[in-house]
Amino acid sequence: MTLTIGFIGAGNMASALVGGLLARGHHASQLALADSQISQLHAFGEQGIFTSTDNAEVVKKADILVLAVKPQVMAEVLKPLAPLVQAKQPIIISIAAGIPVASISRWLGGDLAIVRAMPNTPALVQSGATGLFASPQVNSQQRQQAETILNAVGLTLWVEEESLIDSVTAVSGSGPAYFFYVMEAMIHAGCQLGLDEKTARALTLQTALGAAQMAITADVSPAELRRRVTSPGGTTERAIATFDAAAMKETFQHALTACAARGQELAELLGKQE
Ligand SMILES: NC(=O)C1=CN([C@@H]2O[C@H](COP(=O)(O)OP(=O)(O)OC[C@H]3O[C@@H](n4cnc5c(N)ncnc54)[C@H](O)[C@@H]3O)[C@@H](O)[C@H]2O)C=CC1
Ligand SMILES: O=C(O)[C@@H]1CCC=N1
Repeated sequence: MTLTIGFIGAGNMASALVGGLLARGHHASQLALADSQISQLHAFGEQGIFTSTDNAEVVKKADILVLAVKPQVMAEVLKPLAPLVQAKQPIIISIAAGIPVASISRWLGGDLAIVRAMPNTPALVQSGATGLFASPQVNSQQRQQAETILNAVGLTLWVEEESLIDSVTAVSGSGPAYFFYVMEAMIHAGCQLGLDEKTARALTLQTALGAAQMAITADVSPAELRRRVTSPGGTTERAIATFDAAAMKETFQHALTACAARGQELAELLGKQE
């Protein structure tokens, strides 16, 4: 039996997941999306997917329910859906940053199989990385079903402690933004060194792609790959010394710690709502 996957929230991440599922051969008739903004639903409707501005209509259809709204609206979205969810007992997959399993469970009336997933935007190009955590109610078949959905858009890894989802958020959930930030900085620096914008951008992006492909396929660490670029007394050494003098590694440590802490803060701010 093919299960129907319903999405509450049809924004960036839901679009990425739906795109991946369709590309993997999942049939449009087994998908359903709800969003409060009708404009978010048009493109899905045109592909033959069931859509509704009424979240309850999607809950009624879903064997697996993906929660893809912003953390700030999660409580108000879930509480009215509790009776329907209790009747239907779908597997719940929440992709929201910060919101704990215990809060989702409480808002939905308790005792449900809940998976927390932290994907990232490269899911849009099926190169995502997702960390997953399962509540004790999730059985091995449900675990597999949740994993299959996220596998449609890239790599999946399980963590066995819920607090580690904040660490996953710090590394890979928010991680694409750090790499884009480095790209922005390198393009800007290339332009300052006299390259035109188009050339600086093309060189930067191809270098990022090449470095990522090397790091993924190499049998040595990124640190060793870096050493192999860094000729003693050469040019790279000067750049790395400049990064070290600016305490770049410590800055990354601080940045990722702040990111993970924000996940905990969101849990405390939003997760306690009755
Ligand atoms: N954007 C990212 O890089 C990542 C986001 N996430 C998480 O994914 C979730 C969704 O994020 P995005 O897709 O980026 O946000 P988004 O803003 O693109 O999508 C959220 C959607 O929810 C809809 N919505 C708002 N109120 C609603 C309601 N009451 N009922 C139904 N739909 C409603 C909005 O109209 C919007 O289309 C968030 O909880 C975020 O923490 C997780 C990993 C990465
Ligand atoms: O910035 C955010 O809150 C979301 C979660 C991970 C990436 N974007």
